[in-house]
Amino acid sequence: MKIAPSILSANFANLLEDVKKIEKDADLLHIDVMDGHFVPNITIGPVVVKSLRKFFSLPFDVHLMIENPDLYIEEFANSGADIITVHQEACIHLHRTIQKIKGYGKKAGVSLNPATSLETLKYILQDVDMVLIMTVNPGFGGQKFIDSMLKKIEELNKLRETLKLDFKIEVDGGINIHNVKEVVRAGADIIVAGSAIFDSSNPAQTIKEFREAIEK
Ligand SMILES: O=C(CO)[C@@H](O)[C@H](O)COP(=O)(O)O
Ligand SMILES: [Fe+2]
Repeated sequence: MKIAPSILSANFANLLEDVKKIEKDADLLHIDVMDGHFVPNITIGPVVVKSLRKFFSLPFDVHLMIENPDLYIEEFANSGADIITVHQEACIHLHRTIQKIKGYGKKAGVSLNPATSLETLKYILQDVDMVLIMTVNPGFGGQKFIDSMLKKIEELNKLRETLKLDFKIEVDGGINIHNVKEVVRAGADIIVAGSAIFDSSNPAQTIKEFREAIEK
């Protein structure tokens, strides 16, 4: 089980210091890229990813919440991303987009908004390294976990077993030390947490508490 703090809830004016706080305890760094079109918010682009890459060696998990992701995959790949995840809802030629990410030697993920069915991934599951289940509507940190998504995670986990596939299941949105155990029990391998970690007084300690809550 891996923990990926989301820098969306970090202080963007103090990003370097905020990431240093979690560097040793995090497994991945989750970077939310938003374009103001696919989601009603604008965050960061490849320039920031490249700048962070100079200071940190932990894997960068780049979550693209943008329209036309194909246009930017090369730039994000060259900026130091390790995993690039696109939204199913943003890709007209999803298979081609996934192959493009892999073509740069990166791990390829696909994400689903809460209202999008697992059925939409039926013909792509064998090609992806990761499926990212959104448990809030993407765009903002600090939203409430949508409980009905637990069933979706369970179903995806079962599907993975049935099909004998080995993609990872990442879950993102509204996760905290109180609900993380349920999310892991449902089948999550990677937990994204933004506000629960960066809004806490001691982000590194909060990651440890996440791990304790899961093991309990
Ligand atoms: O992709 C997103 C939001 O669209 C996430 O990665 C958020 O950054 C998670 O924040 P919390 O819900 O954990 O505060
Ligand atoms: Fe995210």
